[in-house]
Amino acid sequence: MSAPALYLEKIERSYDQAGLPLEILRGADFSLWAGQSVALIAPSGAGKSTLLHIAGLLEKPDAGEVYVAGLGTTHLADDARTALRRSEIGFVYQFHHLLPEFSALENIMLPQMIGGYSRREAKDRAMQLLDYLGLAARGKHRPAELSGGEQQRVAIARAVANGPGLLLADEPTGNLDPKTANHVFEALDAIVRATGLATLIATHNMELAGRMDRRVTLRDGLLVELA
Ligand SMILES: Nc1ncnc2c1ncn2[C@@H]1O[C@H](COP(=O)(O)OP(=O)(O)OP(=O)(O)O)[C@@H](O)[C@H]1O
Repeated sequence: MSAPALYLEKIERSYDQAGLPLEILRGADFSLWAGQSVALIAPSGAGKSTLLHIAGLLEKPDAGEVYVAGLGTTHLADDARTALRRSEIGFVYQFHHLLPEFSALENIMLPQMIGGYSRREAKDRAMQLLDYLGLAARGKHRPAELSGGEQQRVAIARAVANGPGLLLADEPTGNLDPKTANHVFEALDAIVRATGLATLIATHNMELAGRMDRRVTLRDGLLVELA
C-alpha cells in the first residue's frame, strides 16, 4: 500500500513568549491520504497556521517527524526540502498573494517554469486550469483587475499547477462574502476531486467544513477527529 500524502508523527512546537515557552503542539499525530479532504477547525490562536506551516515544510517542528509522500523531512538539507515542497505541496492563503505585475496566466505559469516545465507546457496547463475554473477569458488580466473570488480561484490554479500531491489552505475563503466563498470552495472541491489531491484546509466556515470528508480540531496541542 502506498504512503499517506502527509503523515505527522508526534509533532511538538512551542514559541518563546515574554521569556516563557508557549506550547502550541504537544505531540500531534495526523495522517492524510490521497483523495481525502480534511477541515481543520479550531479557535483563533490554537495553532492552525503553525500546523500548516510545519506540514508545508515552511517551519520545522521542535520534535517529531513530518512525512510527505512517505519521505521523512526533518533531516533533509534545505535545498532538498525546498525541492520537495515545490513538487509535492501547493498552498492557498486567505489573501491571494498573486504577483501584481503579472497576468493571471503568468501567475499560474511561474511556479511551473521554476519547477522545470517549458514555457509552452506551463502555458498550456495554465490555460487548461483557467478554463476549468471558469476564468478562460481572464488570463490576460492582472490581479487588480479581478474580483476577490476570481483572484482566489487563480491562486488555487497556481497552487495546483505543478501537480502536487498535497494542498494546504489557510482560511482560503476567509476574506470573501458567503456567496463568493461558496463559489471558490466549489472550485477548490472540483479540482481536488478531479486530481485526487489530499487537502487540509483551516477554516472557520462550518458549512464548508461540513462538506469535507473529515473534520479535525486542535485540543491541548493534539489533533482530534470531530464527528
Ligand atoms: N513566531 C512566533 N513567535 C511567538 N509566538 C508565535 C509565533 N507564531 C505564532 N505564535 C503564537 O502561537 C499561537 C498559535 O498561532 P497560530 O497562528 O498558529 O494560530 P491560529 O490557530 O492559526 O490562529 P488564527 O485563527 O487567529 O489565525 C498564538 O498564540 C501565536 O501568538
